[in-house]
Formats: sequence, C-alpha cells, structure tokens
Amino acid sequence: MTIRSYVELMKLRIGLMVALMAVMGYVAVADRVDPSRLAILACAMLLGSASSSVFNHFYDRDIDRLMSRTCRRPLASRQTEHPRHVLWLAGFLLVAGCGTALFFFNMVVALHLFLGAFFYGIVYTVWLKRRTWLNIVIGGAAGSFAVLAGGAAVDPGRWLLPCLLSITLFLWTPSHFWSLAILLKDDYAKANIPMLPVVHGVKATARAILINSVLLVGASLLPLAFGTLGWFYGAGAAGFGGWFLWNNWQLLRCPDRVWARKNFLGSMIYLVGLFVAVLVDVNVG
Ligand code: HEM
Ligand SMILES: CC(C)=CCC/C(C)=C/CC/C(C)=C/COP(=O)(O)OP(=O)(O)O
Repeated sequence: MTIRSYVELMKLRIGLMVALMAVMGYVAVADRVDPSRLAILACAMLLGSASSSVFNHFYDRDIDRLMSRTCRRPLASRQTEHPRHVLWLAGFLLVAGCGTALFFFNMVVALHLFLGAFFYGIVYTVWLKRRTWLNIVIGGAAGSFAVLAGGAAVDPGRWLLPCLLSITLFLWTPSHFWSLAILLKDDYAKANIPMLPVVHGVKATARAILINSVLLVGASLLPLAFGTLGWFYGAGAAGFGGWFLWNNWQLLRCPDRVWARKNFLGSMIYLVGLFVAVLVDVNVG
C-alpha cells in the first residue's frame, strides 16, 4: 500500500469537518480564542476521526467490495494481503489524539474524543450499520462528541451551550446521511445493508428527512431560547434552517437523485452556515 492509500483510509475531508465542529464548540464558549490551542484541538479531533475511519475501512472491507462507490478503496481492493496491520495505525492515531487532548487540555476532552471515535467505529460500524436502519440515528452521536470536546477544551464547566449545539449535530446527521443513502440505495441493497431507503423506500426516507429536519431546526434555536447565543445566531440558524427545510420539502415532492444530491450537499452548507452564525454571534453579538 502507498502512503496515499494510508491517507485515504483516514477520510480526512470528513475529519476536517468534524474538527470544525470542535472549533465551533470552542469558540462558542471561549472568552478569548487562543489560535495555537485551537489548532491543537483541531489536530487532536482529526487524529481521533482518522483513527475511527481507518478502523471503519478495515471492518467494512467485505461490504465495501460489493458497492461501486467503495470497491476501489485500498482494503476493499486488496492492496495489501495483510489488512490487519492497519489496526496498529488506527490504535496509534487514537492514542495520539486522546494523548494530545489529555496533555494540552483535560480528561473530559480526551473522553469526548474517545467516545466520538467509539460511537463511529464500534457503535455505528460494528453494532448497528448492518443490523438496523436506525444505525445513523444512534451512530450519529459520534459527531456530537466533537462539539462537546471543543467546549470542554475551554472549560468543562461551561457545558450548557456545547450540549445544545451537540443536540443540533446529533439531529443533523440523519438528514445528512439519509439524503446520501437515497443516492446509494442500490449499492446498499447489493451489500445487504439495511439503510432506510433500502428498507422503507425513497419516499418514506424523504418524509423522514423532513420530519427529522423540523426537529433539527427547532433544536438549533435552543441556544437562542436559553439565552446562550444571541439574535445574530438565531437569525442565521433560522435562515439556514428554513433554506434546508425548503430543500427537504422539494425532495419530498420530487424524491429523485437530483434533489437527494442537493440535500446531501445542502446538509454540509447548512452545517457550515450554523458554524458561521455562531462565529458572528460571539464576535459581533
Ligand atoms: C455516523 C455518522 C455519519 C455517517 C454514517 C455519514 C455518512 C457519510 C458518507 C457515507 C459519506 C460519503 C463518503 C464517501 O463517499 O467517501 C459522507 C460524506 C461526508 N460526511 Fe458524513 N456521515 C456521518 C457523520 C458526519 C459528520 C459528523 C460530519 C461532520 C461534522 C460529516 C461530514 C461529511 C462530509 C464533509 C462529507 C463529504 C466528504 C467527502 O466528500 O469525502 N459526516 N458521510
Ligand atoms: C469526535 C470524533 C472522533 C468523531 C468521529 C466522527 C466521525 C468520523 C463520524 C463518521 C463520519 C463518516 C465518514 C461516516 C461514514 O461511515 P460509513 O461506513 O457509513 O461510510 P462509507 O460507506 O463511506 O465507509
């Protein structure tokens, strides 16, 4: 396997977004942002996310082989005769991530980072993904731990706002993934993975996305309701939320691949929009 293959195992583009969520948790509660500590936090989250992604590649290599989107991945395409060796990389990354969090911040940050990796690598990948369409509803908590880790990096005692934002990220994940699952329905059916569109169909999935996103947008306004963020955030959360719900509504009216892709990409735009809304509110509000 090449270096490029090992980097591919880490799913770094997703890890960068996970790190961004930790940054969101940090800036939401920090009185003063220390750029060097923020960079260390982001690196620790990237290490934790990469660890669970490497394990996910290892554990899922059999089903990845069956899906057109994933069959060319390093372990699925048998770039190595001894895939088990990547578990040492996953372990090293996890120890490096948790050790960085413990050394530069505190035990709470390290615990949240570990739990994020555990929820993705074990709860979602091993226990749920192949068993139930609820896999993403429960496994989606993985990303929530990134926000909690970011808040705890400032002060574990300032837990309310990071908790409220982590509820938002928890509810964001199903809408994010189910949109993609509509696009990948045939792939998942080939691999016998019980994703919602495979089990209940595209229309039911589009309906579930809309219902879930109503809860998501409602939850995103909790920081305003609790007075932990101001109207700049509220306006941003309501604006981006309304735009995301409109996209979800179009997908329900026309549950095709075009709107599914728009919703998947829109889920990322929405999440970045929430991050910007937090940033503006804590700096301007
Ligand atoms: C267990 C929860 C999650 C599941 C099952 C999930 C599922 C997926 C899948 C299957 C992809 C396509 C990956 C590919 O084709 O390479 C993807 C892409 C992506 N996900 Fe998620 N996701 C989850 C949580 C998250 C979280 C927490 C974030 C960030 C906060 C996130 C951000 C992204 C991004 C940025 C991409 C596009 C990356 C790329 O194009 O390579 N996801 N997600
Ligand atoms: C704090 C911390 C370390 C959090 C971890 C957050 C995290 C990495 C969440 C999972 C993101 C993801 C790529 C899921 C896809 O898995 P999949 O197996 O459904 O996707 P695939 O089919 O593309 O492999």
